[in-house]
Amino acid sequence: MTQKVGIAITGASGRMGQMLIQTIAQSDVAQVVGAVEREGHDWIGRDVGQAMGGADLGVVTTSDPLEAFANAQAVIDFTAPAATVAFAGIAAQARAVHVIGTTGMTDDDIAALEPASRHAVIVRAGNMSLGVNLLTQLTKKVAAALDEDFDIEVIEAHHNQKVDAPSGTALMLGQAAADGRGVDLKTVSDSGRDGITGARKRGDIGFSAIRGGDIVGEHDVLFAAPGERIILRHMATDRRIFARGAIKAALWGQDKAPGQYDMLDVLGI
Ligand SMILES: NC(=O)C1=CN([C@@H]2O[C@H](COP(=O)(O)OP(=O)(O)OC[C@H]3O[C@@H](n4cnc5c(N)ncnc54)[C@H](OP(=O)(O)O)[C@@H]3O)[C@@H](O)[C@H]2O)C=CC1
Ligand SMILES: O=C(O)C1=N[C@H](C(=O)O)C[C@H](O)C1
Repeated sequence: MTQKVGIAITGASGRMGQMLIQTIAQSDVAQVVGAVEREGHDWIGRDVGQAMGGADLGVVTTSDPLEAFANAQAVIDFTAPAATVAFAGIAAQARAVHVIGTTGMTDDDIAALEPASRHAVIVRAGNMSLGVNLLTQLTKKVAAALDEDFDIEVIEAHHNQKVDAPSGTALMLGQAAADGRGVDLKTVSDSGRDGITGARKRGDIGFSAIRGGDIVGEHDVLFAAPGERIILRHMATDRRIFARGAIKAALWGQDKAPGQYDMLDVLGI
C-alpha cells in the first residue's frame, strides 16, 4: 500500500482551513499531519478534529510552523500575505510543496517567494478551481478575438468578511484579458471608480467589487460594445472546489523540480 501524502494546513481554523481539513480527512491519498494557527489562538494545543466539533484526527494545532511542517510533504496555505511569505521559507526548509491560495499579495510579497522557490515547489493561484482556471483561458481567447470597441470589465462578488479587492480571481481574469489583447495590465487597469471619474478610457480593463452576506465567489468578465455584450461567468457555490484544487496541486507538486507554478500547470490546460 502506498503511503498517503502528509499535508500541513496553515490558518487551520479559517474558512478555507476547515474546508481543507474536512476534504483531506475523506481522501484516500492524502492526510493532515500538521495544523498551524497564530500564537494565543484558542485552537493551539487542541486536536483539529475536536476543535472543529468532530472526532479526533490525531493532529494537534501548533503556533510553530517548523514543528507542523516537519513531517509534511506539502503545506496548503490560505492565510494572509505576510504570513504566506514567512511560511514559504519554512516550507522550503522542510522541502515541502507549498500550495498558496492567499490573495492580496503585493509585487514585493510575490518577489519575496523567489528564494524559497529555488529549493522547493511553490504552486500559487488566486483561484484553485478548475472552472475559474478554464475561464481564464476562455477570457484570453475572447479578448484576443475582439478589438477595443469592446470595453472589458471584471465584476466580482464575495462575502462580507473578505479583506482584499479586487479579488485574486478578478486579477487573474484581468491578466488573462490583458494577455489576450497583448497589453500590460498595470497600464490599463482601472479599479475603484468614485466621484467625477471622467469618461471611460478606451482600452482600459475595469474592476468592480461587491461585498455582501455569504457569497462564496462570483466573477463576470464583461465585453461591452455598441449594440452588444458578451458575459463570461463563473459562480462558486461551495468552497470545496478550492480545497480540491489545492489538494490536487499538493499531490501534483510531489515529483516536480523546485520553482514557481500555477494551477494551469497543475491542470494541464
Ligand atoms: N486561491 C483560492 O482558490 C482561494 C483563495 N482564498 C484566499 O485565502 C485566504 C484566506 O481566506 P479565508 O479562509 O476565507 O479567510 P479566513 O480569515 O477565514 O482564514 C484565514 C486564516 O489564516 C489565519 N492567519 C492569518 N495570519 C496568520 C498568521 N500570521 N499565522 C497563522 N495563521 C494566520 C487566520 O487566523 P486569525 O483569524 O487569527 O487571523 C485564519 O485562521 C484569503 O486571502 C482568500 O482570498 C480563499 C478561497 C479560495
Ligand atoms: O476570499 C475568498 O473567499 C475568495 N478568494 C479568492 C479570490 O480572491 O479570488 C478566490 C475565491 O473567489 C474566494
